[in-house]
Parts: sequence; structure tokens; C-alpha cells
Amino acid sequence: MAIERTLSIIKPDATRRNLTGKINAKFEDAGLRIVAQKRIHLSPAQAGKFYEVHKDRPFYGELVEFMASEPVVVQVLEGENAIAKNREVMGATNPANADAGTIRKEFALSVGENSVHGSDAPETAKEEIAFFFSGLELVG
Ligand SMILES: Nc1ncnc2c1ncn2[C@@H]1O[C@H](COP(=O)(O)OP(=O)(O)OP(=O)(O)O)[C@@H](O)[C@H]1O
Repeated sequence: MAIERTLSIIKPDATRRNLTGKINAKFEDAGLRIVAQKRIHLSPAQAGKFYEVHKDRPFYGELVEFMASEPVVVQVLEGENAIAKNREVMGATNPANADAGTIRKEFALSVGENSVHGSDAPETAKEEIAFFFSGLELVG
């Protein structure tokens, strides 16, 4: 299995509760290396652009408002099978359905305020990493 990179976001509900370290420990324990990371406060326009794929979903407005409400930590995770591995560590979108030990089971507040985002496929990972990080910020 090839080494992959994926884009992760620690969402406002988690940064607000100082959970960045605990969430990062879950990634590292699963063999995912944090190769880039920064704390930013998205504008509503930037959050709207990032989640454009969901613009016709009923929760789009709520999602954009939430993601722009407070700072987030955006990061690039690297490892074998990193995209699928990260989604496994995150758990199901709705914490009520997430497996024990996953980030969302332990920390998420609701289906909307669910603590983390992770890319879902190689093509989206590439686009999402480029959305937040320049080549200079990424060690080869
Ligand atoms: N029913 C809902 N009500 C409110 N917010 C929702 C709902 N469903 C999804 N969301 C929000 O939109 C995000 C994107 O939804 P999606 O169905 O793509 O989930 P996901 O792939 O698990 O999450 P992500 O794309 O953040 O990794 C979710 O992570 C969640 O924050």
C-alpha cells in the first residue's frame, strides 16, 4: 500500500474545548504523521467555498456558519492508506453511529458539530490540501 496524504480539519467544537492534542494523539497512535498544521479562522465565504459540494444539502447554511464561527486547525496527515485510515479513526458522521474509540464517538457533540473533517478520496484529498497549504508549507 502506497504512502498517502489526506486533509484533516479539527472543527470549531473541538478547538473550542482544547481537544486538538487529544485528537492529534489518536491520529499518531493510528500511524498517521502530522506533516503540516495551522490554526486559522475561516471567513463564511472561505467555508462556503470549501463545502461547495454540499451547497444543495439542507444543512449547508448551518455547516458554513459553524465552520466560520471560531478557529479551526487544518492539517495534512501522512501514512499508509491515510485517507481510509483517517476516516476509520474519525468514525461515522453521526456520533450516535460511531464505533467505540473513534474521535467522533469520544468527542463529537452532534451530527453537525462532529469535531473533525477528513478527505474521502485521493482526488478530493489533493484538492483539499491545495485549498489550505502551499507547496512551501509541505515537506516532500
Ligand atoms: N444532517 C446533518 N445536519 C447538520 N450537519 C450535517 C448533517 N449531515 C452532515 N452534516 C455536516 O456536514 C459535514 C459533511 O457531511 P458528509 O455527509 O460529507 O459527512 P462526512 O463525509 O462524514 O464528513 P466530512 O466531509 O466533514 O468528513 C459533516 O461532517 C457534518 O459536519
